[in-house]
Amino acid sequence: MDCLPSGCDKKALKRLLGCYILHSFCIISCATNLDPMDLKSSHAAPVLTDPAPINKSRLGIHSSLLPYSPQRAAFSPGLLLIVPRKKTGILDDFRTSCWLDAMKSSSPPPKKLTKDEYSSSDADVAYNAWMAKYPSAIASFEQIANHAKGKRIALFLDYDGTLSPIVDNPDCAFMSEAMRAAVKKVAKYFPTAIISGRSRDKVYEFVGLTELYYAGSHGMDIIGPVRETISDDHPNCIRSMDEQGKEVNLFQPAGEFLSMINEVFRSLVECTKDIRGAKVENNKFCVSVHYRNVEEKSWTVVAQCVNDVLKDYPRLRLTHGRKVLEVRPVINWDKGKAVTFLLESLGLGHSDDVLPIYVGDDRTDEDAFKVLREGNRGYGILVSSVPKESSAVYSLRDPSEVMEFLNSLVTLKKSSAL
Ligand SMILES: O=P(O)(O)OC[C@H]1O[C@H](O[C@H]2O[C@H](CO)[C@@H](O)[C@H](O)[C@H]2O)[C@H](O)[C@@H](O)[C@@H]1O
Repeated sequence: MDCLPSGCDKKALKRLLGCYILHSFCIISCATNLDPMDLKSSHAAPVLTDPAPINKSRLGIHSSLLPYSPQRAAFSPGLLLIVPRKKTGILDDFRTSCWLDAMKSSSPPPKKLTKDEYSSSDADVAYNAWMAKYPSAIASFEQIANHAKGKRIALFLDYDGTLSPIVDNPDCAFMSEAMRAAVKKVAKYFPTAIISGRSRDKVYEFVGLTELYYAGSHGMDIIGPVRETISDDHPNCIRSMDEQGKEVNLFQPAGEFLSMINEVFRSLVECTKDIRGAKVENNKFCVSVHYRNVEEKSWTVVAQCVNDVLKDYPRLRLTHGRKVLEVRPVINWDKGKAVTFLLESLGLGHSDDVLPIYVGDDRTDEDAFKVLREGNRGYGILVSSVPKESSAVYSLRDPSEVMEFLNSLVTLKKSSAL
């Protein structure tokens, strides 16, 4: 900096350099199909998503180029994510515009095309091309059934957008009776768990089936069957009782964040109270800030509010869902880890004769798809009516196809072909 020509504004230059680095990150992120927010967030507090070191090595950026300040573990050390962060405040404009891009692309447009419109539209051509990469789990059912022969299927289902259609009011995301019946039937034959971003209580309220296992708060609040060995690996897994008085294992890896999350929830409610349409939802170990009903011109205000609140909480990070900003603890735990935990709890963790199937529609479900794909263990099925890059193997268009798929599994089991 000292060799700058006289008269050159050092602060402005520094700001420009910061923006340049972030801009490069965004460009690379588009090329690698990662969320620009995830990348930018790996060095600008307080927005964080995936573990930063993975992103950095993927981008080929030497760690010494990025501000880095490991936090001290105040809880299960194995679950701590390292948080690279820097509180400069000089990147806010750029950050907000990056947030906006992610916010805009976070959910497919609400317009529903009729079947006729679809078949003649470009969207249909694009969707069909995409289906070559992610074939329909219904059209490929025979293949799935063949692969499942002699294996025990374990089923993992996301809630919003998978079992219930996406609606404007998150409190009204009810599943249909037909879907409830399908889930109930499938759970009779295969161990079945719901893994949701909602609080566990809320998702249980929506689903209302006692025969399932439930993981709320993106897997940070799990009730699973009692199993002695699981608590050896997971010290904060405790024996508890469920609503029916049945003994269960309760696992809450983010337990100590409870009061922090409540505090942040209150601050977010306060700071968004004048933004028409904004809604803040307390999901126990995470908070959702919904902007689906906010006029697009005010999305920056929502982003700014969340950004302002999170500045004081370096141990919280932000991820993007469908028209929702999700605030959650910086711990190394996600829906993928929850699937592994549940499989172990069910005694299905290390067997070759188990076929886990995970059905989900959101970015947070990708962690589970990855776990299944990388371990070559089972199938991720992405629910989407628009083409999306994914680690899933198969696809389904919408919740009604999810229901058809579940019913097919039941028919298959009843025919004793498994
Ligand atoms: O993991 P999930 O079960 O898919 O939960 C993810 C979020 O789902 C909910 O929000 C989404 O669905 C709402 C109702 O259809 C919709 O209004 C919203 O725009 C979507 O983002 C839920 O409200 C969030 O708390 C969950 O984190």
